[in-house]
Amino acid sequence: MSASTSFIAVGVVRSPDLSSSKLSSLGLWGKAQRLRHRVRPMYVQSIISKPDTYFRDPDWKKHYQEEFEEKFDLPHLKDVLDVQPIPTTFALKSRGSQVLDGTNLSTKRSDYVDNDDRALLKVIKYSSPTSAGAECIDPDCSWVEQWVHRAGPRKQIFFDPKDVKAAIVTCGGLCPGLNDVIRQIVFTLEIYGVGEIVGIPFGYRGFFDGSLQEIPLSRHVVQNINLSGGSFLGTSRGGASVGDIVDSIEAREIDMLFVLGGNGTHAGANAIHNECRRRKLRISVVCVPKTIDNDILLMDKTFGFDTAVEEAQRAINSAYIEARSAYHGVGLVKLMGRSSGFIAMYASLSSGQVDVCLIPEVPFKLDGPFGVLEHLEHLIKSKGSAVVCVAEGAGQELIEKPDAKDASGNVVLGDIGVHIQQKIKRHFKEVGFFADVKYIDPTYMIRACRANASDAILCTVLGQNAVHGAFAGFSGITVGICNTHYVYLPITEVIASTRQVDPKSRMWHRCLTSTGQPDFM
Ligand SMILES: Nc1ncnc2c1ncn2[C@@H]1O[C@H](COP(=O)(O)OP(=O)(O)O)[C@@H](O)[C@H]1O
Ligand SMILES: O=P(O)(O)OC[C@H]1O[C@](O)(COP(=O)(O)O)[C@@H](O)[C@@H]1O
Ligand SMILES: [Mg+2]
Repeated sequence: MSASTSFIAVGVVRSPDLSSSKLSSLGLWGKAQRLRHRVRPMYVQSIISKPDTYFRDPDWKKHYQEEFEEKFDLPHLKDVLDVQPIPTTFALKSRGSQVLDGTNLSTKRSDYVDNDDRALLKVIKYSSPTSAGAECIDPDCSWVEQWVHRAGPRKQIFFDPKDVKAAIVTCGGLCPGLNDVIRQIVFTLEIYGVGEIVGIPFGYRGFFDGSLQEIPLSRHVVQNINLSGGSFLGTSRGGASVGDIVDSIEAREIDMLFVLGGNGTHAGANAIHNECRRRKLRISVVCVPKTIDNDILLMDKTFGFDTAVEEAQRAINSAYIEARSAYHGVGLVKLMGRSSGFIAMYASLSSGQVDVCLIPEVPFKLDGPFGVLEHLEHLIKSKGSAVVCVAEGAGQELIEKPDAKDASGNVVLGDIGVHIQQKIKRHFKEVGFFADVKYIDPTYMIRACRANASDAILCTVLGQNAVHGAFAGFSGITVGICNTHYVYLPITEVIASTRQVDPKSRMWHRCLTSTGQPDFM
């Protein structure tokens, strides 16, 4: 990689002497607003084509910041519609002392989130580009502040709750916590005063399959759905054209659409949001990221991931017990992770029993010197048994893939777990050394379960914030947790690419330290 490309990282750049209030007074937030509909500024082109010239400009940080502000600015109904806010109906005070017009405030703090509140996206100041895990924008790895919008209830709202029909839809694969999020969205909508809440059954399919009926939702209906896993509304992959979905949304007179799903679902939700804008519809589309693969950009983690890791390490523990108790035992566990190895890496770390962790982001070879099989031979000879954890997307170049896609267009992967199992058996037979291979594939067991305590809390906050975001008039946004703070992000930014394990990251190095595995190349 050339020096010119290695410093082009994502992020806002803000001069260290500019606090957010100063920025506000300098009108930079406003400038970002004005930039929203303009073409990409020239300096964005020049940072890629002429980085030396770009960074010599004493104002480069200011320019860069303007670009970041523009990118992370939240799309709002008022961008395209003439909508006026009203005082919120969401009461933070105890019943009977609601403050709706701001005149009865007993303290200066309003307990509502201000639209200019921000949270920092990155919190480490790297002293040089060679620091572990450094993400630098310029060759000096300057400290730059990257601010994103804080989530939460606003004092003013853009929908009258008594006129609102809200809908919830869950798409893609299952994930622990879906029901917790649905439940909190319903609770929060009711607290605002929304009377008409429906669930769209079986993902985007529910918008166009005439045989599927809307599911009326209320606190009473969803009260206990968090006690079981899966989705109370059902889910699916694949679907109709965006135009057909928006036709259906219009026909149903939906004002707020809450979409729970992963990368594909977010792409769909963003397309729905754009089509609503094009048609000048007063509809808010707000997502809650759902993926146990944890492959959504910019967030600390997505809900359900913790639970999946907890379940996955149970499978690893079983593989370890089997391997340890067998003569020359090899325990092999295949975990989910289409293109990101987060579950395999975290489950390996949490179990502490894995000798070899294989993920899609890190190439490896099975055969020959320095291959996985040779290492397994060494492990059995030296300690009597071994445990391997492989992510389903790992080593796809080593096997034949079915030339197929699922209903959503995701590539159907070859089965790396079965392949490694067969390779281990064949290898040990060939070298005339006994090995007893126990293969565990807990794929669906790690996601078809209810959320654990920490995921349940995350789901609660994300679900509530999704509703606050819709009432605040945002559309085309998603909710997330960044550095332990809850934020709103434009959908476009979180689906710019798939989040993957960085093989140069501290976390992957910690995993290698824990397993003791060498490079298999
Ligand atoms: N690029 C896209 N544009 C519009 N809709 C999409 C896109 N990718 C996927 N979808 C739709 O989103 C839904 C879920 O997608 P999928 O990839 O299966 O799961 P996930 O959202 O978990 O990634 C499906 O109904 C699919 O048709
Ligand atoms: O068999 P299904 O339902 O298609 O799900 C399998 C897939 O679900 C995943 O866990 C994640 O899928 P999502 O993006 O839908 O959350 C992948 O790792 C896995 O390939
Ligand atoms: Mg996906």
